[in-house]
Amino acid sequence: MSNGTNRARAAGTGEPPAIAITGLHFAYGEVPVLEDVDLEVSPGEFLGVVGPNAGGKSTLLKLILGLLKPSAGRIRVLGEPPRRARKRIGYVPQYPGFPREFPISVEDVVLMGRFGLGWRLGPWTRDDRAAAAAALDEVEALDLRERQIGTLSGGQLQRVLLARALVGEPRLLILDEPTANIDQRLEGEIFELLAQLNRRLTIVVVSHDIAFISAYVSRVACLNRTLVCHATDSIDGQTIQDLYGEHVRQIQHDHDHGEPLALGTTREHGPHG
Ligand SMILES: Nc1ncnc2c1ncn2[C@@H]1O[C@H](COP(=O)(O)OP(=O)(O)OP(=O)(O)O)[C@@H](O)[C@H]1O
Repeated sequence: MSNGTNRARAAGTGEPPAIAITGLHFAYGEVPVLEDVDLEVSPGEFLGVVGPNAGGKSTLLKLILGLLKPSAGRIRVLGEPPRRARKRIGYVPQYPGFPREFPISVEDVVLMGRFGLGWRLGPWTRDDRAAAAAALDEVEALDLRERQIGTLSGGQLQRVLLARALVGEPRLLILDEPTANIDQRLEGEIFELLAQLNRRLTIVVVSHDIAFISAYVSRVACLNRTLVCHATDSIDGQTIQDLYGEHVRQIQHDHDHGEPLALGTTREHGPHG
């Protein structure tokens, strides 16, 4: 089902927006990071957030997750204040928050995602383990279930972190640079997976690679302290130049995804640049 169809279906049900942000300002102490940000994400949408280093992307995600509080403005997630919506959000952080050498299995890491469902006591139940297996299966990583986390490749680890985000049965999936440390072929595989998940989930993904994500997402939000949204087919060289400045060389990317957009930034992470 296309994003457009997803949105049309949601519009008919009277569902609240997945994310509704108005007049958002945020500063770390005296340093302003976000100014006057407005954003509405419809249920079923697949939104890409791009922008230069330090543009405020991770900060915006933390505000949506309720980990930070706005200096001004309003955020609603799935119709509720962010902290109350958190159980229904799956989050894949930019850097995994545990040491890779820690001796735990893939299944244990995925099961951590069940903590988000509420307070619990005692060992994992059969339902928990079945949910972990289903999440690993969905990201095509069930065969890794008993592996130690430290033995995984970067691409395998990303799939496992995605499974951890899915095991809590979220309605909204938020990913912060899920493919920053993996090569372009694996990046394509992860985004194909996200496109499949988008059939049932709203997705917001932060990326540096505007050309790459434009082949997958339905809309691109460009964030550099303030935020401007673009339909993917309206992004051109000027848009990219405006966002990233002069350090950008435009390159042609070919995707098998059937969509024509093809301008890329090259100042960012390695495999593409
Ligand atoms: N905890 C913090 N305390 C103070 N300043 C912070 C903190 N976290 C981030 N910043 C600053 O806020 C600004 C925005 O950071 P943020 O991580 O949101 O940007 P980003 O767009 O995600 O960057 P990148 O693309 O490099 O990951 C940066 O100048 C950063 O140094």
